[in-house]
Amino acid sequence: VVGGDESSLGEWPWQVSMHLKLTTRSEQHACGGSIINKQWMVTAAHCVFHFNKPSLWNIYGGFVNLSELNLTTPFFEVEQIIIHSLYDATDISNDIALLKLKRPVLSTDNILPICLPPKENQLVIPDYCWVTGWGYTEETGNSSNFLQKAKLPILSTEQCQTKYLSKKIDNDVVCAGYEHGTIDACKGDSGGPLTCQIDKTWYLIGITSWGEGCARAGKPGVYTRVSSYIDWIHEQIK
Ligand SMILES: COC(=O)Nc1ccc2c(c1)CCCCCCC[C@H](NC(=O)/C=C/c1cc(Cl)ccc1-n1cnnn1)c1nc-2c(Cl)[nH]1
Repeated sequence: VVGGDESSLGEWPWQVSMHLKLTTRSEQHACGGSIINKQWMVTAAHCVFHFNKPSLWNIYGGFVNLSELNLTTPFFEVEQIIIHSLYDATDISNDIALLKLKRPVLSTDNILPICLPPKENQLVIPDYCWVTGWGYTEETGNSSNFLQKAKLPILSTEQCQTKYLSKKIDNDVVCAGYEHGTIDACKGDSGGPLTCQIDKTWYLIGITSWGEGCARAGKPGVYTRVSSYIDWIHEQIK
């Protein structure tokens, strides 16, 4: 996240870090994700498309400081990876995937699921929502050790289409960002949540997907609109 602030433990208890095992003894944060119930989490399809073997991933939750993780830190193992069958890497459409965890997650103060929104737009999305992640804090920077958070204005589909004239911006995505840029998701945040508080309840409204650069003026972040995939999600996690 560019232009964000440090989060405190328990502020975003659904946020997980997905570590990719590069060798038997080394792994690295690659993507964010969100816990949606005891056995399932949601992330971006592009995170797992080329790495779709469950044993490649270690999932860490319930922490904010990446540097405190070590090879003795407990993690969740992945049993199954379900990539949306219509995911298209060329236009990054249907950028959503579900990961089934091998064992149910024990909820603690720092590990709790995020609510899924109802299908289509039954919820009025507020003007501002929050993006969180351990991604780059500058476009050409590096990952943050501390989980970052940033509040971003939500754009209409029409507004967002005017910012990406060469792309197809439809109702399956939701865009967020200021006209002047400055604050945005960035490399390493993808797969993580865009969450909105509606009537005291937090909902997973978006999944961090793509953008043109990070925090550039007139180039908002593009997030998979979770409410467009609610039927698909419920079908998979039944
Ligand atoms: C310490 O460990 C690390 O630093 N790890 C580590 C750290 C970073 C990365 C990896 C590992 C590779 C993940 C590969 C799969 C994922 C590949 C794509 C992914 N994209 C994003 O996360 C966000 C995109 C994004 C999203 C919005 Cl909403 C707006 C602007 C965006 N950006 C536009 N330009 N940059 N961002 C990415 N993630 C990384 C890169 Cl490098 N690119």
